[in-house]
Amino acid sequence: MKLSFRNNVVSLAAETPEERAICALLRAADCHIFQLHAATDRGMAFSEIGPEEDARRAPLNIVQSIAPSFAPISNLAHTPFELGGQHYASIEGFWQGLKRLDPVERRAMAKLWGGEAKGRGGSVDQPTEFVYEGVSITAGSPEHWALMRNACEAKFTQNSEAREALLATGERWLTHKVRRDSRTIPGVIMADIWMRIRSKIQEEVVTLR
Ligand SMILES: Nc1c(N[C@@H]2O[C@H](COP(=O)(O)O)[C@@H](O)[C@H]2O)[nH]c(=O)[nH]c1=O
Repeated sequence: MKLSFRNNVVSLAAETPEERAICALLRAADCHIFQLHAATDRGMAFSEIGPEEDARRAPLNIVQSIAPSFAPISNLAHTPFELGGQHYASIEGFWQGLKRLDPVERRAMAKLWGGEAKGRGGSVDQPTEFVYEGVSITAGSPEHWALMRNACEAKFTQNSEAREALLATGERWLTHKVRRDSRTIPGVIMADIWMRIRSKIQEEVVTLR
């Protein structure tokens, strides 16, 4: 193995078949971040931290188009759950249904997910006041956000795929930055809901061990 250090770059060149085999294995970690351990002048070791984005702990923007492993966290994802004895195909179906005052229309929205839920929901404005389970709620109020939090809690408690995806975000900061921020559930509120639920689930996982 040839070793050099120039312009802040450590270079290692394989010389034997065994060293070439190790290099071939390391191709899977191309562009990953490694930590250097060089306590002596006899040699060194590099321990893998992970892919650059994870290692730098870059915030994760949770939207439908995120990497598939995190996509179940998105409100648009098909993540069936129940709340108040009603079945919902997605958070978006729940949220957009709140814009419909007619119970039949609200139930129809509950069956939707993805672009269809968002698109059909976006075609009507959120009424300033609406009724949910007999309680009058002001649009965009903390009570309205609490409904989103309850629905997300139900989703992440009942849907294991969504829960695993949320736990896989580890300690990374979550954001919800979209082209046009919602007037009733701003992205910062949405991201806060996900991070609070994540902390709660992480604590539950620790106490179960
Ligand atoms: N625009 C957008 C999402 N917006 C979603 O729309 C909902 C708020 O809608 P509204 O009440 O009409 O303002 C809320 O669930 C939010 O997550 N989601 C995504 O994954 N990707 C996007 O590009």
